[in-house]
Amino acid sequence: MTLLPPLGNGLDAMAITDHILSQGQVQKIPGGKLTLFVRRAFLPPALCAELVARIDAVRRPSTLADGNGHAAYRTSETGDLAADDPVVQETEARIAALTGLDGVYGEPLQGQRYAVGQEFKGHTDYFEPDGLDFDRYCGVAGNRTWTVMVYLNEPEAGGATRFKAIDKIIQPETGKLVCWNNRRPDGTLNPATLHQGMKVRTGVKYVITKWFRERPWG
Ligand SMILES: O=C(O)CCC(=O)C(=O)O
Ligand SMILES: [Fe+2]
Repeated sequence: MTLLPPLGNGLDAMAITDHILSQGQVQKIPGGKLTLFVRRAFLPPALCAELVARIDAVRRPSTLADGNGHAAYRTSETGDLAADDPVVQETEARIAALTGLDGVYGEPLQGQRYAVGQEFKGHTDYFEPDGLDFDRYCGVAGNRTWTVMVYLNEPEAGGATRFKAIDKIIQPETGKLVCWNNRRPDGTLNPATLHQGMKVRTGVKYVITKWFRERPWG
């Protein structure tokens, strides 16, 4: 892994795309509608297990609306991971090194746990600019730019992530990273990033998610 300085907030999409592709072992998902990458075995299994334990320690039902009216859409449990935890810092450093996205623009690393029957219905990760509460969620740091997600385990059945617009289904695998630009190359919000976390059928599913913003988070 090459350690290069962070490149920014992701609005310069080509800089981030070039950086990710320069890291090797990354697959760019074909199709012009959105910029989506997969990197298998990104996190080692031991680090994934440490993160699972952290998620279990902080998780709570994610029943609150998140600004896009997602209340009933997300039935998993969720929780922010502690930024001063060395395991979290190691994970953040690896994400920065792979993507070139600067942690200054990142929301706190978040964990999700899905039990059998739980899901995250179709949604985009960016906030609708004309939506209720847009200012509350985006007033300080701006809207989301890139999403980085890592599966921490493999449920026995179900739990894939589906991108409907490009007819792509990504199966959970321990340590597999998925990341995408929530915008088109010109910076406008991209509805083709619509995706869902499909229902877990057997077992349990753990993921971490890191969202980046236009302006510094904290
Ligand atoms: O769990 C998944 O597969 C998708 C999660 C997701 O879309 C999100 O947390 O925004
Ligand atoms: Fe999402």
